Amino acid sequence: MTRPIVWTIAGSDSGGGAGIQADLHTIHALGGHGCSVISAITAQNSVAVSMVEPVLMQAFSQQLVALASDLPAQAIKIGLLPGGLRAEVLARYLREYRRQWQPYVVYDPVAIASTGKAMAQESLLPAIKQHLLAEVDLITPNAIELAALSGITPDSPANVRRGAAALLAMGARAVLVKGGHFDWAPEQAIDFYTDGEREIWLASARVETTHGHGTGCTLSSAIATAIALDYPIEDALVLAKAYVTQGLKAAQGLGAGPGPVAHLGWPTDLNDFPTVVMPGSTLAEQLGISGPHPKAEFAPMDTLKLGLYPVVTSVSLLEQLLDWGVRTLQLRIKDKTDDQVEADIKAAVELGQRFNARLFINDYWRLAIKHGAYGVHLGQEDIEIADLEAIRAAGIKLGLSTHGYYEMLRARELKPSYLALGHIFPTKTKDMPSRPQGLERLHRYVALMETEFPLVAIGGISRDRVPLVAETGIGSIALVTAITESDNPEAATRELLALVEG
Ligand SMILES: Cc1ncc(COP(=O)(O)OP(=O)(O)O)c(N)n1
Ligand SMILES: Cc1ncsc1CCOP(=O)(O)O
Ligand SMILES: [Mg+2]
Repeated sequence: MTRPIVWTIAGSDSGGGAGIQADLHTIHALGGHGCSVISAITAQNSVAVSMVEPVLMQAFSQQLVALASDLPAQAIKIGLLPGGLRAEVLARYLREYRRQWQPYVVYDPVAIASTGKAMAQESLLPAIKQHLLAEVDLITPNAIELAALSGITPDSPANVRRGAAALLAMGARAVLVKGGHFDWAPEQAIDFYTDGEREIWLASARVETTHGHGTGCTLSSAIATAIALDYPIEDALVLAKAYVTQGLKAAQGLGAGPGPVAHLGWPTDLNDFPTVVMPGSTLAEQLGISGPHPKAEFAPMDTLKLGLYPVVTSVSLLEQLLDWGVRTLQLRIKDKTDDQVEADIKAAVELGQRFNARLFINDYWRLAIKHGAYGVHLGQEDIEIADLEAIRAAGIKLGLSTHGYYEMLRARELKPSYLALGHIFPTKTKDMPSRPQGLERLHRYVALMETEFPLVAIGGISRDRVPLVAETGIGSIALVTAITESDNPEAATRELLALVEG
């Protein structure tokens, strides 16, 4: 894949830890090509900012014009703008770009340096509200910036929500409030995202270091780069937070003051990824997040490698598959009433028991409980509506569908029996709302989670793709048409069994 283009429109940090310099390190480390539009030159080191000099308006505009004509960006990160005039001019350019090539725009509203020095003129604040907010997709204020913009001090979770809502009311499309500085959560770095429809709270244990120069710049340019790489926003948020956490853990002092966040490449350690706050934890209670939740972990699987995993619509095919040696399978009947499917589910459960197989029932969790099924497979939307505690209390195993980093981390909090990752390739079997993940992402997911849960890859996995998928190290491959549309389902199944489990 060629590197997607990401612009950073920000100030130069002569100390190399923040601003344009941090942004370009981040964009490159995560696989983007960084282009820069310098808004101001700062003279600073690790101890103090001694000067902020806006670049000439013409130089500012000409950088934008030069890039737009040849290197249009998939995503744009905006950092320090030294005053209102440049914010207004930039808003005009962005309006044009949004018409022409729709870049995703992240704005980190830098106004005060971590040393306490004001970085921008007073004219910036009204220009942000009047002109810039309408042109950005995501604004990422810290506590101080949120208070300055919204007039609400985020001194409690409720006020974090209120401050973010105030920015949405001013025209922001989405807000990420960064909790590096929340007094009410001293042990955690908590971020809050909302687009007005959904709320996401992400928590990481605070890294004990004085070397955190450039964290805000790094976070926002990591989000922009992940978006440019075609990750959805919720995945971009968790990836960016993991990138910053890994960088904080490795940060070193270089001058006499706080050193820069380290830039180490794609995050691969699960310990660096944030927790998605879900109902049931102490933190969730503190944040005012409530709702039903499983009281403990689901029954674990007997192995991390579930092998070949056919997903079928008929009990007769289930029986044949069991005869041919398959031991992990699923009955997936769609769009019928409980009455219409009950007999099939009962028969499938009995067959699974007779063959001592791992037989999962898709969707119909009430009937699965009623008939003592081995396992249930549920999708993301079911997490909100199914009685997960009833499934767990019945001792039934739970498999959950996921479609990327965020959903994997969210599902992890529910401690299911396995995680399915999909869809890997385009599939005709089901209309998918998300895009295919591809093998590179699958590799990354497996490396991240393979010791935590059994993992299952699904979606568009034809016979010929099985060896490529197996090479990622995934322990199970689920498929439909590779068997059901084969001329000889028995031969296909036996060959697939040998390829996946042999
Ligand atoms: C093994 C496996 N993985 C994913 C799915 C998809 O489940 P879900 O998201 O609930 O979608 P439907 O199958 O209900 O359309 C699955 N069934 N099995
Ligand atoms: C049920 C389901 N969930 C995600 S992809 C998919 C269908 C997989 O079918 P196929 O193996 O024919 O692509
Ligand atoms: Mg389902």
